[in-house]
Amino acid sequence: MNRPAAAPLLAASRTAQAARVRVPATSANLGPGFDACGLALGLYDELTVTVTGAGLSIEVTGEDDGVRDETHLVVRALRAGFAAAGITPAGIRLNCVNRIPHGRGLGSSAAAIVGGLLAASALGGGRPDIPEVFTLACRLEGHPDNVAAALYGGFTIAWHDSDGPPRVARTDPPEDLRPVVFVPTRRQSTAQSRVALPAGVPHADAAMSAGRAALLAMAMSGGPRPRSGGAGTAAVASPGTPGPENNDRAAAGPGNGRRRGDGQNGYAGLADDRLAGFSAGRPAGSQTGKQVGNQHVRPGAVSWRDALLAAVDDRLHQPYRLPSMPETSDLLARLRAAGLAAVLSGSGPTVLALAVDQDQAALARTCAGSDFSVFDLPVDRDGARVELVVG
Ligand SMILES: Nc1ncnc2c1ncn2[C@@H]1O[C@H](COP(=O)(O)OP(=O)(O)OP(=O)(O)O)[C@@H](O)[C@H]1O
Ligand SMILES: N[C@@H](CCO)C(=O)O
Repeated sequence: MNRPAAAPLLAASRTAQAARVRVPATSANLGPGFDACGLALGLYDELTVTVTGAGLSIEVTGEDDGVRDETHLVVRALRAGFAAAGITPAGIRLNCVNRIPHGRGLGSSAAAIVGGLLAASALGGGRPDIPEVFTLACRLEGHPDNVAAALYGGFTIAWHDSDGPPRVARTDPPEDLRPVVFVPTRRQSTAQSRVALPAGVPHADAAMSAGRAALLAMAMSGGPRPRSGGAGTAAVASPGTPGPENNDRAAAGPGNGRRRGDGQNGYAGLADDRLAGFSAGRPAGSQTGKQVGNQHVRPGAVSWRDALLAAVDDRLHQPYRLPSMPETSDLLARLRAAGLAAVLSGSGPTVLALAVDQDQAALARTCAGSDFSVFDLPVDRDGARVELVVG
């Protein structure tokens, strides 16, 4: 991206000296929602970006690829964000606490990009322009699924309207959902994993996957629901708003209780008078969603729990990718045989099991074998957060 010719210099002596960002891990696709669906998970990378007098310094704790120059992904995102804000910092000190494993299918690159852009946007002055961050992040990442979930939290579906900016619909998955991730030691980059995909798929496979993707969206919204519990509606975030315009808080029934994530990860301590906090996924004063219809669960009909197992089956990407990941493929087979909705997480090789309660999560863990590290990760419902540290 070209920097404006007369970009004002952001000096180290500005009142706002640093931005702190926390971004969740994400699992993309969830089976048939290829390049569209994403789920935010409670594992976080944290960045602190400080404007200095000159130069670039990078400190990394945790997952580290050893890059210490302008090619560092967070720095690339920062530069793009500063350019969009029309400013040039005199110098940058970047401190990264990386908890999301790299090249495993848990959205590390999306987290790095969203983190860098949010920090730049906050340091540029004022409230971060979230739709603009989303648009830039999609451009840098190349696809919108991880980025949408990282920015907005919860379960997201992202898309492009022909030439328009990317858009996102988000909802809160059922409270009982218990994601379990199985992370192998070996890496596989998204670029490598996309090479295995065919240019086209048979119409029957596309039709099957479209149906399952629709079922996935319904299941992750907690539907179908009995009339007494009300119906949920997905919220659509439009460009020009800092987050979803509507939220699915209409239903008071099971699975729709709310909690705020603040404080759950030790981050609440940052919220003192010297910090201004923004959360992309949870705009203040959000409106109640409009009901779009109720559905009775009659004998023979499926609940969201039953629907999930069928919903995660797809013929768009997993069948093409799994042959190059035999351990992952075997684990998926074991989990599915045990009745779990298990998928390749993003482009792999991590496996995500969407357990529908604690018992299923415990069952999932018994399937792991010795090739994987297993983590119970709650759904992140808040998305990325940025705090501006004032002098
Ligand atoms: N925090 C970070 N700091 C610097 N570079 C990062 C960071 N996170 C990711 N990267 C870069 O992104 C690469 C991984 O991106 P890739 O898209 O291949 O996998 P992923 O994002 O972990 O998985 P997926 O996109 O399938 O969910 C790393 O090898 C590294 O180059
Ligand atoms: N939708 C992407 C997610 C990984 O970044 C893919 O499957 O390639």
